[in-house]
Formats: sequence, C-alpha cells, structure tokens
Amino acid sequence: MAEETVPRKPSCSNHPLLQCADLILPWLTPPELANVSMTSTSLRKASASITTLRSSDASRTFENLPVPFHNTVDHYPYAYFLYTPSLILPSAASHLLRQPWGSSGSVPLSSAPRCIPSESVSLVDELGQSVLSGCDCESCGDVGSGCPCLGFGGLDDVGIECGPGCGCGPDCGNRLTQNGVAVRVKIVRDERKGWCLHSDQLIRKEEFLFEYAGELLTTKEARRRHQCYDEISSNGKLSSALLVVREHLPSGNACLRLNIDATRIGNVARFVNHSCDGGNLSTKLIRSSGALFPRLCFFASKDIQQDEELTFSYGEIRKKAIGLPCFCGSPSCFGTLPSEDT
Ligand SMILES: C[S@@+](CC[C@H](N)C(=O)[O-])C[C@H]1O[C@@H](n2cnc3c(N)ncnc32)[C@H](O)[C@@H]1O
Repeated sequence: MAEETVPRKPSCSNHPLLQCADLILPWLTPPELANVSMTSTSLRKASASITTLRSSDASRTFENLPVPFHNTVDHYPYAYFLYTPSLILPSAASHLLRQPWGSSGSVPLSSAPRCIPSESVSLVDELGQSVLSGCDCESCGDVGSGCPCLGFGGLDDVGIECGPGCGCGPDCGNRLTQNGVAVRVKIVRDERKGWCLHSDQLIRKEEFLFEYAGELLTTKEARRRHQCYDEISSNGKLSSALLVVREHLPSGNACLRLNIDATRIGNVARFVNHSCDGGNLSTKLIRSSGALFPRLCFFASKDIQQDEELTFSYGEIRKKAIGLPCFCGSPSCFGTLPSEDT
C-alpha cells in the first residue's frame, strides 16, 4: 500500500539561495551581503560566518600568512577591496570586478598572479650596452656565487634581483621581494586615521616587509583619478591609496614615473599610514631582470616591535596647503597630509 504523502511547507534550509550560499555569498559586496542577511535567520547566520572569515584575513589567502582585522572603536569588521599580491595592469584589473572572499574552502595560492605578465626587456645605457641582462645561474642566492644580478651597480636607490630574464627559478635566493608579504602584520582600526597596518612580530632593521601592489596607471589616468578621489575623500567617505613614485634613469635626464593605485585593488601596503617624521619604513625600487617595471618595496628603517604601527612619509610638504588633517602624532607633525598639491 502506498504511503500517504503530506505536502511539506518549504523549509528555510530548502531556500534555493541557502542551498548554494557557500558558492554565492563569498562573491557579494558588504551592502549586498547585508541585504541577503535580512531575508532569513539561516542566511543571517551564513552571512555572519562570511564576515568572520573576511575579518580573519584581508589577503583572501593570497598571502602565505593571514592578515587579520582588529576593530575596537566602531562597527566596521573589515575593509572591502579586491586583492592582488603584485602589480596589475589596468587592462587586467578592468576584468576583475569581483573576487570571492569568505568561503570556507580557500582560494588556491597558485591562482594568484605573483608578477605582472611582462614582456622581457633589456635596459641599455647611453652606449647601447645592456645594463640589466639577467643571469644563467640555476641557483644564485649565494653572494659568492658570481651571479651578475648580484654584482650589478649603476642605478642609485634601485635594487636588482633575479627575475623572468634569468636562468634560475622562483626558489632562487636572489628573489627576496617576490614571494608576497614576508612578516606577520595585522590591520587595526583607529578613530581618526581609519585602518592602520601594525606589525605582529619583531621586525629587524633592513628586513623586507612587502611591496606596494595595485594597478599600474598611466600618468594621465592617475591625474584623473587623483582629482576624483580628492573630491570624494574631502567628505571623509574614501581613503585613497594612489602612490606616485619617480625613478631617475641612468642618464640623469630622464625620470620614470610610476603611478600605483591600490584604492580598488591592492595588497596590505594600502593600509600603511603617513608619518611626518618618516615613520619606521623606507622604500626602495627593485628591478628584476627581464621585468618591464620596477616594484616599490618596503623595508624596516629601524627595529620595529610587535604591535607597533607601520608608517612612512607620503612625501614632502613644500607649501602650506589646505588638505586632509594629519594625525600622525609625531613631534614634527605638519598638521596636513602631503598630496600632489602640497
Ligand atoms: C593609503 S590609505 C591608508 C589606510 C587608511 N587609513 C584606510 O583606512 O584605509 C591613505 C589614507 O589614510 C588616511 N591617513 C593616512 N595617514 C594619516 C595620518 N597620518 N593622519 C590621518 N589620516 C591618515 C588618509 O585618509 C589617507 O588618505
């Protein structure tokens, strides 16, 4: 005899969105997640667990070490931005509209592009001699090994590492800055400065910390975005992270301008705040043999204790200007943050 079938009311766990919540929710922005969480108790719980996972690692598992958020001053659990562990060209960035963040399964590290896909280049001096040719070594971390990349001199304030133009592989010891964030850091909320990057371990003077990753822009596009960000950030709604770096080329007459925007897509370096006394970080451009562009890398300019905030100088203030207020707290504080107009 056939059993009597009682039509069931659809339960919450049968909600189509809940059944694939783990697949969909990690792709949502914070406002979208908040909207979804209001629709049922189960989705509220699922959204809460996404938020917990997001605040436990800003790097979306792209880095070797998790980078947690800590906030005891207001209700923001994390800052929302897309993550890239290395420089990215705008053509690639424009395709990157969303990125999963907060799924219980992690994104495999191998899917993270570590270097911008660049064509092999060779830099030449005024006589047309190649000054950065790469090496044929299979392994050249040893200073005594005679690797030409280690012995190179000629560009002031520019470090040289092995790169795509070399015969060695990713494990070569002369690729110190090419493996993502090298020290334990955390992102701490401050009432006046917003998010701040802090050390979560003792860091020794001259140790490498991380590079400044983001979108590599043309100067025209950087100027356009600067103007746009200035307008929005004047009402306190945006913390822009567009950095301009100038590299003087060997001839002394030419200057390469790098515009790196980490506002929408970036890495942990986008949380480093300004300090008028220069802070505890110094920057250096690192060229890798065969890579088209140098990368801006951060090193400790002094010993840094665990929990100390990591800061550097955003630039000089040459004239009195009306700008965003500076709260660096150093005795030499100028009162205003450096910008293109100061
Ligand atoms: C690159 S972001 C740094 C991270 C930023 N605090 C955040 O919450 O995302 C630069 C912005 O941080 C803030 N900032 C950086 N240094 C500061 C300082 N010394 N005093 C006040 N605000 C600062 C300004 O809003 C600036 O536009």
